[in-house]
Amino acid sequence: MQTAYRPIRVALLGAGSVGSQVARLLIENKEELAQRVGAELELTGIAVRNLDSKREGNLPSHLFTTDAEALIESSDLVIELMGGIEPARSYVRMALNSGADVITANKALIAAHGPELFDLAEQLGAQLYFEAAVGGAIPIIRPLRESLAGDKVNKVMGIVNGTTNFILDRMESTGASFEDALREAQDLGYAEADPTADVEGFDAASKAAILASLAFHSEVPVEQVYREGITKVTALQIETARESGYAVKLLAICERIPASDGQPEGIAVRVHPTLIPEEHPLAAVRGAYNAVFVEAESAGQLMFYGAGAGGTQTASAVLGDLVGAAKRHLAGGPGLADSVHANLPILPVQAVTTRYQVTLRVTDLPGVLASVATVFANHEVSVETVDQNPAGKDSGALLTITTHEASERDLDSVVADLRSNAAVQNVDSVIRVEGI
Ligand SMILES: NC(=O)C1=CN([C@@H]2O[C@H](COP(=O)(O)OP(=O)(O)OC[C@H]3O[C@@H](n4cnc5c(N)ncnc54)[C@H](O)[C@@H]3O)[C@@H](O)[C@H]2O)C=CC1
Ligand SMILES: N[C@@H](CC=O)C(=O)O
Ligand code: NA
Repeated sequence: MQTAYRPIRVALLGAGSVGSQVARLLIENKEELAQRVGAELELTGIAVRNLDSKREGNLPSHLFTTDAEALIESSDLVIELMGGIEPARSYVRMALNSGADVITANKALIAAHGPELFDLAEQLGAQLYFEAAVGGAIPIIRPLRESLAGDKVNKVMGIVNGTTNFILDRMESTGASFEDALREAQDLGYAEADPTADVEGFDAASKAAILASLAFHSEVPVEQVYREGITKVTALQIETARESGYAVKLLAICERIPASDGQPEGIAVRVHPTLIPEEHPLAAVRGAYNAVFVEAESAGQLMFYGAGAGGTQTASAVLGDLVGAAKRHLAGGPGLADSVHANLPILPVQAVTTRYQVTLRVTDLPGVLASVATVFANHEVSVETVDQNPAGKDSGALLTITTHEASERDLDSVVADLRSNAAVQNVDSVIRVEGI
């Protein structure tokens, strides 16, 4: 296709699950993309660690190089899909310094070094795009940054890690073991290079930090995100949850906490396994799908749903950013600046109020139920339901207690007292409940 502009030189860093699909789509859809942008997008090279590695697809071998720096220096736009902090951070800085706009899917990098990279981009009049960093293919970054820029967001809650959702879903629906389900997620290209990032909740915490920062116009250091992964979730917990009408999901919850008791308004950001009622839309999010709920003052409730992981799906978000960056490259303009003016304090998880399900083994004797109920009452935690079952092959009874809303602080005190109560053999599980 003949266009008025010279081709825009695009460098790709990384050719794994996402990078290989971005390269394929850039090559296969070259004509159509040129029509949309108004100039050809020329994939000038793909930086990889090892030229001899086996790769997906049939990408032309002449594109591969191990010299990422030379590739960056000779490009107009740079797509970073290597993952990890270094050398990704140095390469992104190098690209911005060389005048290129950068597109990345790297949530770990944006969550840990976003402020530094956005500042650098702003000083240089460059742009850093990261739609693929949260929710894979789902448009969520742009809606928060642009569509909701005139509204006041109060809560963002969702499933933002495909691998863990896939594992929990497989464990629940097919009875697969944690290890087998994880292996399957890795084979499908959903998991991070080190899957600890997924299963211990680090990936979701990075995404939560990014979402909270955009939603509340505040800097949210990822270290201040409360985080629990899914490695301690047992098959028994999943079964108990299902029997009481819940699904177990790893949720990221970012919320505005109103000022109270002399404490100023702040935000709390947390990632942890959560019980969701079966009829709640989040309970129906299966496999590697993600969904994000946004509650805004004027817009009300919004829900964003789609493929949260996968090479081709994530490549869609990368290419969307690429087309935007290429248009800006041709037309110029300031682009979007990072907005952290509200600077709300990040509150500890103890400031959060939610509901809980506590499962404990107790001695099956008269008065035990009353004694357990007294522990909850002593800390003003109101009990909603109590379910009692025989404790299987062990002696005693299994109590499943669901509370009304209580503060994290009070619930901690309840659990400490339960642990020292003579009638309580063990507190098997404490899990938060949302979505009621
Ligand atoms: N896989 C997915 O579903 C999604 C991934 N992402 C993000 O996209 C990025 C890429 O993810 P994947 O493609 O899954 O990872 P991957 O591990 O499949 O691919 C990364 C590629 O980068 C290459 N690489 C790493 N260090 C390099 C270096 N120093 N020089 C040159 N090449 C290097 C690796 O050899 C590998 O081929 C990550 O930041 C990830 O968090 C985001 C959304 C979804
Ligand atoms: N490993 C991540 C990939 C997408 O961000 C996930 O499983 O969600
Ligand atoms: Na996205």
